[in-house]
Amino acid sequence: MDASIMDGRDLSAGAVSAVRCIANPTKLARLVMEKKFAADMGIPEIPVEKLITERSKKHLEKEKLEKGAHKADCPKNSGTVGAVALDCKGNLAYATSTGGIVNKMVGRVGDSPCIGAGGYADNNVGAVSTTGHGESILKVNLARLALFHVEQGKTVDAAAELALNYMKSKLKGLGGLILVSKTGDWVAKWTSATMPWAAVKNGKLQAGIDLCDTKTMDLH
Ligand SMILES: NC(=O)C[C@H](N)C(=O)O
Repeated sequence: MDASIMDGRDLSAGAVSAVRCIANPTKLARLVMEKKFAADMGIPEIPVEKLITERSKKHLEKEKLEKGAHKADCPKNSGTVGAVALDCKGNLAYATSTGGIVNKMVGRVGDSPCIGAGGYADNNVGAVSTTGHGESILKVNLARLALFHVEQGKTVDAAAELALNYMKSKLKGLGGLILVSKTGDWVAKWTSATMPWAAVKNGKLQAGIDLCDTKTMDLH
């Protein structure tokens, strides 16, 4: 598993890659950011079997039969989890963790532990977490690219679209991202088939899988 995390206050960051038997790789990435280490900090390890579901076993078998060892530009969702946050003091952060792509080469390190690709946070601009085809995300530095467009004055919606479309047109790479700007504007956008997402702002929860089926709930 791979994971990375970043604090927008001072751009401090931590990442781990190819870790095994870790239930919450984002916590481990945070300890790296804070220069502490897993064993000393009592990060729990779990048997590898606990991280393997029947569904993912079947998925892997199917991929092996259908595609051989290498799958191109649109990974099926393999448990990538991303979060971005803006607090009341204007601090921004992101975290991304993933099991990678299904049927990946042993030892492959994807985009998720790479700052700028799997995510980015800067209090002066915004925070982004990405998902999708890691090799493409790394080549275009997707998270930083989306924030670059925000810096250039684009809306969060336009910035996300420009960054994702660039990756698609240049590399045929598909994916998605969540972005929150320093002013609290947010967007969830994807070029892959679906991307389950949720957002909370001013006590209102919105969530969906496709844009057309967004659900809204009042948290008060
Ligand atoms: N579904 C994903 O987000 C996979 C991840 N970006 C990787 O390529 O490792």
